[in-house]
This record gives sequence, structure tokens and C-alpha cells, in this order.
Amino acid sequence: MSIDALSPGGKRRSGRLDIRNAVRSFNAVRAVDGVSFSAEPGKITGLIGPNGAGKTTLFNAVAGELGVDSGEIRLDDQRIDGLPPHKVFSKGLARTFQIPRPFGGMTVLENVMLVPPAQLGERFWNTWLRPGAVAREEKKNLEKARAIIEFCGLTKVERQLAGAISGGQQKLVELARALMADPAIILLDEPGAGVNPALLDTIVDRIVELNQRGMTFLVIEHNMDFIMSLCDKVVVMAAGKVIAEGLPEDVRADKSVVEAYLGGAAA
Ligand SMILES: Nc1ncnc2c1ncn2[C@@H]1O[C@H](COP(=O)(O)OP(=O)(O)OP(=O)(O)O)[C@@H](O)[C@H]1O
Repeated sequence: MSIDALSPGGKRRSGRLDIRNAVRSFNAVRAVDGVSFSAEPGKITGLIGPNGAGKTTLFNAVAGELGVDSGEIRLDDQRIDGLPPHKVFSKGLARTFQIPRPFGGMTVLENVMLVPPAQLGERFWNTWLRPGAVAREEKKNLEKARAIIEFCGLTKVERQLAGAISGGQQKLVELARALMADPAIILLDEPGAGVNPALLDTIVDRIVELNQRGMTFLVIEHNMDFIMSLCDKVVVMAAGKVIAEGLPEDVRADKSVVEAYLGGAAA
């Protein structure tokens, strides 16, 4: 199987994400304070802002790790706010973390294999009643995992423990795990942080190629070269609110954006 067989979101989902008036507080802090914007299908949307702007809190709310206090989050017109992470994931939204979270004691291949879309074998009666189907499904998953691992440039380390490879390679393992579920949209939390320049090029290449195949991305990143060269649109948050949204070059020249970065802890 080659990576060509992967279809972002399958045929049914476009990966459109709509966030409307999302609010999430931690005691007195309104970390996300009435945020509205959309990530258009097939596009790469950048989410930037000074430290503490609320970007990660918003990601956590979208991916189901945190609830919103109010507001709506829709994926392809279906409400996903209030759903637990595995439900959001199964609807076609995958995310990666700023600090990768692989199972360090398992190999890269095992980490990727942990995320098959529909694990027939997990239904215990299938192993008795439909052993052939289970074996075929496992073979298909293994082929898919291998194709994705190759696509992510990880073949050489597929037998190594995920805890023993570099931080940049772990970010690629996270991307590989996300791809196993054929998501329609992937949320990337600082894919470039702590990654050496050569691996960063690989990550950027993979994102571009997936995007050309129709994958939608929403990306938090402090690396401005990355944002400016990769994103179709940039949304800027500061103190929990969206303060600007538009084309990368317009956002960079926006006075309120410059002030937010100078006034806050510049990224
Ligand atoms: N679990 C939490 N409990 C209390 N306050 C929190 C929690 N998570 C985030 N916050 C606060 O919410 C605000 C937004 O934080 P968040 O991490 O979302 O910002 P960010 O834009 O992702 O920042 P960075 O770029 O540094 O990662 C900050 O004031 C932060 O201290």
C-alpha cells in the first residue's frame, strides 16, 4: 500500500472547522474569551499570538480535552463541543501536542499501529467468529502503518523505542499516528518547536504534501517563517481574543498585532 491510498477525511468529510463565540475560563482568567473564526477546508490556517494568548486552551477545547463554558464548535456543520476526545477524533479531527506524547516503551511501529480506525479484533467475539477477517484487518493496518511511517521518513527508526528517538522524530510519530485515522483536519501544536532544521524541513514538506492532497490544517507556531510561508490565513490571538485575521502579509503589518507582541512576552 502506498500513501496514495490515504484519503484525508475519507470521501465524506471536508475538514471545515467553525468556532463561534468560544469561551473558556480558569477561575478569574478568561483564557479563551469569545473567540470566533473558521479553518477553511483544504487550507492551512495559522494560529499565532504571544505567550498566554489562549491558543493551547482553544486547541484543547476544540479537540475535546477541555469543555467550553459557552459558544459552539462545529466540524463540517456538526457540533463537536462537549464531545470527549475520542469522539472528536472519530469524527475526523486529530491533533498533535506541543510536547509529543508517544508511548516511550513501545516501538515507533507499535505506536502508529495503536491507532487503527476500526479495530475488528478488539471485539472479542470476532476473534472466534471471524478470525480471517481479523487477520486481514490486521494485515491492512500494518501495511497502512508502514506506508505512513515511510511517508513520515521514519522507516529507519520504526523498530526503535519511541522514547529513544529525537524530539523532532517524535513529532513525526505524532503526525503518523494522526494520519492512521484518515482525519479531515489536523491541529498541530508547535510542530517546529525544538526541532532541528533538517527535520523541520521534513515536517514542512509532509504538511505541504498532505495539504495538496486536501488535508486541512490548523497550526499553532511561533516560528514566523513557518507561518508566513505555509499558511493561507493567519488568526492572531492576544489575551483570549482574536485581534486580527487575514492573509499572512496583512497580519504581519497590522498595528494591533505588532503592539500585542511588543506589549506581551514576544514569541
Ligand atoms: N489548566 C489551567 N489552569 C489555570 N490556568 C490556565 C490553565 N491552562 C491555561 N491557563 C491560563 O490560560 C491562559 C492562556 O494559556 P494558554 O496556554 O492557552 O496560552 P498559549 O497562547 O497557548 O500560550 P503559549 O504560547 O505560551 O503556549 C494563561 O493565562 C494561562 O496561565
